[in-house]
Amino acid sequence: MKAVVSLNSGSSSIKFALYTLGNPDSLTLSASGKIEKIGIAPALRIRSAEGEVLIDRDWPDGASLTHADLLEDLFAWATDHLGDRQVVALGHRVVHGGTRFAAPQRVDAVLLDALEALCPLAPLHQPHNLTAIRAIARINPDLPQVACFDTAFHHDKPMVASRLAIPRFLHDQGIRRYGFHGLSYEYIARRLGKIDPALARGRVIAAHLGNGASLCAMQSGRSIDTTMGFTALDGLVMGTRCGSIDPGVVLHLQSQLSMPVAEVEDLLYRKSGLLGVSNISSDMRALSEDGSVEAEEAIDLFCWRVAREAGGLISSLGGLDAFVFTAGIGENHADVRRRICTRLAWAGLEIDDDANADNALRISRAGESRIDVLVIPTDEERMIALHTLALLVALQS
Ligand SMILES: Nc1ncnc2c1ncn2[C@@H]1O[C@H](COP(=O)(O)OP(=O)(O)O)[C@@H](O)[C@H]1O
Ligand SMILES: CC(=O)OP(=O)(O)O
Ligand SMILES: [Mg+2]
Repeated sequence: MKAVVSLNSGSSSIKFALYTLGNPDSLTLSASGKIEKIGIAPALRIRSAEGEVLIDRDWPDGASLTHADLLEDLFAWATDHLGDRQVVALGHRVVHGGTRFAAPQRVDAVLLDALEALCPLAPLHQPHNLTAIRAIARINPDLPQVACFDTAFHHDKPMVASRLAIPRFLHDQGIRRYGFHGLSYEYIARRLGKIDPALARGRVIAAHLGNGASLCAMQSGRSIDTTMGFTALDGLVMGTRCGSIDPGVVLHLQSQLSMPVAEVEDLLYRKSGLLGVSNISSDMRALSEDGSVEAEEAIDLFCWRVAREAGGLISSLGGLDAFVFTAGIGENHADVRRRICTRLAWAGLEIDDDANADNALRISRAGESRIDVLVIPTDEERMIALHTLALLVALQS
């Protein structure tokens, strides 16, 4: 039996999924898992498609274990677990595809060099994405690997949503608004198309609220605007990222506070957002449980900024038909969803408190809310596997 593996390498985690290939080219989940807390005390958990825990392992003293070390362990497990399954391809989420890569690509040395050049534009993600590709190539050099880009879904959005108001020659050099979380939004667009085809053809805002967070305005399932821009630092308040900020602040940090560039990068990418405002944690659940004034201020700012940016996207769409919550916070945090919807009541969002508390698929008040509000769990891994398989089939035919 043939199998495809998806890898989604983040700054402190690696998510993965193993799918078996059926006929004609259908993908059935066999196992999925996550290595968390890389760099602190890594923990690996793998579950079967039925939810049975297959591996639950942690390394309390494993702060020095790298992504590559842990991938070797993961591969060793996979080799034992595969039985008669043969992995025919491995797909990766690669956060930045730049101007050139608007579709998944088979990995080779030339592609790796081009993607390496984009590392400064996604310092929390791109280096780890490429580390994973190289680690797998070392373990199994003959296995086809496919890079699936977070930027690709936004590639064809209108020029007005892509241009920054800076001199034209910089746009021509690639300094423009790209947008990210594209694999997640593509999955949501497909799911919504199955759940409610008429709604999917309309004007939809999808809110990917996780450790990284962004909004995407979709018209007929295509991205027409999004809150992230040149980098995944733009837009909403995130776990440790500041989101949109007056560029004058960056100039001030450098010129008046004499902060070196590396320190500014560290401040804006790793020490800001929920963590910076609360001075407690980057984790929304931890902030909700904390109850301090600082934690409350961070949560309030997060929700205010989601609502404020959503207002802008409603303008880009010329109205709104549906609002979809997804990712760690969007799928699970009823109070954050309630706060955001309350702030967007002017736009016609009214939610049912019981449905919201249950993380139900449809949380808007039936017959009363002008806008449908849904909670749809995202699945970037499945999207990666679908792209990987499609590219493989295309290359073979
Ligand atoms: N059950 C839950 N209830 C509330 N918040 C949650 C829950 N599960 C995860 N979260 C929040 O989701 C965020 C992580 O989102 P996730 O999409 O997993 O991030 P990543 O970008 O690392 O994949 C954290 O802020 C976490 O607190
Ligand atoms: C692009 C991005 O922010 O990704 P993540 O949510 O995985 O941090
Ligand atoms: Mg994420």
